[in-house]
Amino acid sequence: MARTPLIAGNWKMNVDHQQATVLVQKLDWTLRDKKHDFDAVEVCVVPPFTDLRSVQTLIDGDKLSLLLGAQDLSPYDEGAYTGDISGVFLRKLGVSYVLVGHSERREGHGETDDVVAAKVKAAFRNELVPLLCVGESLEVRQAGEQVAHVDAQIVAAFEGLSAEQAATVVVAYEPIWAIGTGEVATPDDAQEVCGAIRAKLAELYDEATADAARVLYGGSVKSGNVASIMAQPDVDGALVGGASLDPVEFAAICRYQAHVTA
Ligand SMILES: O=C[C@H](O)COP(=O)(O)O
Repeated sequence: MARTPLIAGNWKMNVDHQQATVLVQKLDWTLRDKKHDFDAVEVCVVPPFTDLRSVQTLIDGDKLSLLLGAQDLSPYDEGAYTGDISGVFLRKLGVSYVLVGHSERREGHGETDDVVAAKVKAAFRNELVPLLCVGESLEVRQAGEQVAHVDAQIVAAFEGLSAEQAATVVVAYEPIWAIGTGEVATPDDAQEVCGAIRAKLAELYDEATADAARVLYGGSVKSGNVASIMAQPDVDGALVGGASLDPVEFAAICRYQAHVTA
């Protein structure tokens, strides 16, 4: 089955709401200037919560083809959860994708597999597509346990999901040792684990579900390495951190096919 590639830019805790409008406009101009086909390669920006309203206003007002993502959501929909952000609110703001289980949340905020699974369910309750992040530490990789580690994260996060839901989840394989380090996984490394994720989904559900689900790679993706990673059969896109803060560089990543055909 043909899976539509997705390039998502996770701004992390960078860019305030005023800078966000400039960044989004520059990104849109650059992509439009290159006649980017947004149906052929989806482009999503994932700003901090405080920027979502200004970015959504631009996307709606100027009819931009960019998709909007959020960096996290609460496992709960409403109530006494100080500091949490409800999926209900995100949906109302025009958010389509929501990151769940990013390693910076798992490691820095103690998010367990159970919390991640609850957040995946909260996303579905609110018609948001979970962009589920999985990936191993350097120690796990050095022990050669990366596939077993990621498989366990997949099993935990997909617990209780129907095949229909599972087919729409976007999984981002992000080896922790490659995030923000400039240490990019080789295309073979990315393919090994992305392929294993698809195989695990086939085992948990069926081939059609596994075939439909999109699997991204993340970790020091740049315009210079994206084409070789995207050429892997089980890689359907990229989750980009640092490089998404530069609109020209991020647009070049989104235009990875230009590198392939160049
Ligand atoms: O969410 C994005 C990833 O953590 C990758 O970040 P990076 O491209 O800065 O390595």
